[in-house]
Amino acid sequence: MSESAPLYGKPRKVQIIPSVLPADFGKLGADCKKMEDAGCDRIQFDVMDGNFVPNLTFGPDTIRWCRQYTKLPFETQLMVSERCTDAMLDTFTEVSKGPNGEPGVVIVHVEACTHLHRNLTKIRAAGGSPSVALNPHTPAEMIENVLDLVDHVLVMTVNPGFGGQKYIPTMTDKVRKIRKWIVDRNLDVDIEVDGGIKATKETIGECARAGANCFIAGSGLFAFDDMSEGVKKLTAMALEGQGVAP
Ligand SMILES: O=C(CO)[C@@H](O)[C@H](O)COP(=O)(O)O
Repeated sequence: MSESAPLYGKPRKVQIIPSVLPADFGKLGADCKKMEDAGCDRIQFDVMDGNFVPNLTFGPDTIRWCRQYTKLPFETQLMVSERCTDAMLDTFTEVSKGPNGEPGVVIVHVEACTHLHRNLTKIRAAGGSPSVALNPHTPAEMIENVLDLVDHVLVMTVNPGFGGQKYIPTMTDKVRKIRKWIVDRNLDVDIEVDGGIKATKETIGECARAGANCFIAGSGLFAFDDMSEGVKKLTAMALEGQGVAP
């Protein structure tokens, strides 16, 4: 396999973000504290409604209750129908805020937003940090015209709904394409990847080389008995992918 192209533009800060999917939902608060102690950068709450994806997780109150257990920033990924996205955007923006009201990351799916531009503007106006996610089949071009409205783009590297799936390697080129747009337009936007991210060259390494700098890991992080070890390994592989000496 030919070596992939090196990172385009300057490397952005590597961030390791655990997904709560593999956590023990019976003691989610304690697990949030564990993620903080392990040195994670923020926590991703995977909100699923059994409609947009074939799984059902939790609503805004679960996120609200977790706030008292950790000072880490929150990131809420809305894998929910368009109706739920529109009806609950302000609520999820509120519960995703930091301990002192700092903006939390709120991720809407382009596939669930007829009025994507309006929803992203609404998140910012409500004090959130807007982000947009694309499912694997969705072309990058679907979000090209809102890059100036977001702080992050989330490229799903599995089909959303479940943890423990295999990374889809064709997503690496989608990351590379979005990264070129961001650099060429001099935008301050992170690229996140989510799904099948492990401490391997083939997943986090290739994604970092293509331009991702925020890595959502569920099973790939919870597999470590010592989560801080997992954070270190994932970070080291990402820096290697960026071509940055650890
Ligand atoms: O968001 C989803 C699926 O919807 C998952 O990708 C989890 O967020 C991460 O799971 P792993 O693939 O890391 O186990």
